[in-house]
Amino acid sequence: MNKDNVKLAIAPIGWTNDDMPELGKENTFQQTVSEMALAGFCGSEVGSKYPRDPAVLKPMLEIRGIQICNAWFSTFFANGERAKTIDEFINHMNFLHAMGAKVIGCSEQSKSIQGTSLAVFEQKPVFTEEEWRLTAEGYNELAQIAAEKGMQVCLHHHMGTGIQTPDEIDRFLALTNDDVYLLYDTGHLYYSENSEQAMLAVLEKHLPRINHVHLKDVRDEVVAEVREQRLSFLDGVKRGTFTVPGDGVIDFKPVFKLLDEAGYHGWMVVEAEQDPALANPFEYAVKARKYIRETAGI
Ligand SMILES: O=C1C[C@@H](O)[C@H](O)[C@@H](O)C1=O
Ligand SMILES: [Co+2]
Repeated sequence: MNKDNVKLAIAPIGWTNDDMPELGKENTFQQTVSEMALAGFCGSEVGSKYPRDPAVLKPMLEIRGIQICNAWFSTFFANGERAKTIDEFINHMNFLHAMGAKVIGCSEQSKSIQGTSLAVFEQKPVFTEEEWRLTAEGYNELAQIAAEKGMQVCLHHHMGTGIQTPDEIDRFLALTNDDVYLLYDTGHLYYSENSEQAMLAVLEKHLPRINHVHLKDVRDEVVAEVREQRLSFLDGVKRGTFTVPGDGVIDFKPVFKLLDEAGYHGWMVVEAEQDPALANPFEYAVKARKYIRETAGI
């Protein structure tokens, strides 16, 4: 890949899992960002242990050569919570802007079951026509607000949400304006469809609308258990659904090739939530960095 176009980050979720903060509660903010830098990454998303004051956070990252590229934001448009979502979005955007980030990765969390004990495959929400309309209108508005700051909004398709499958991604992108982007997460698409082909087809189809990438690998045998035993998303994570690129079932070479050929400019973020007691986050960060150097040439 062209290293002038692409920067590599890693998400703190491998050190402390904000969806289940008991996983990795012993790992401090300073250890996390120091290990990211030591493993060879120059960017990070924002975790719950990060100081929220840019004046405090910036120097602590700069000294380690780490930039903030994004932070998760939950939207609730389909539930009708437009005003509250927009209010909170503006605070979140201002923080990211002060940190120098260019994208804001959002997830439509109305009716989401990702944080519940419900079976992730059987009980995911399906949006009604009205819920789709509210969601699309909301994201069009977020994109306009972000543009005033020179920033872009992207939607993180996610297991257990109303925007999970390739059809749902197609529908979201068809209903929204071209300045609403997609956060492409390899792990969530592979998991949803149990297919590398389907995962790649979404990438190929929507390349011009993709402005942020999460590199997440999957352990097939754990996904099979989740399916057969009707497990929740979080139970799957605890059993090891996800791992770093190069350690699971996904071949990332075609992912890198498609992005490179399309002239993708932006961040690729290694994101592999697993139990840090079982998968040492520093060791796995080093493993991911080595795999990317060998397969993407960056
Ligand atoms: O981008 C992400 C953020 C996490 O909180 C989420 O649950 C994870 O799976 C993910 O892809
Ligand atoms: Co992700």
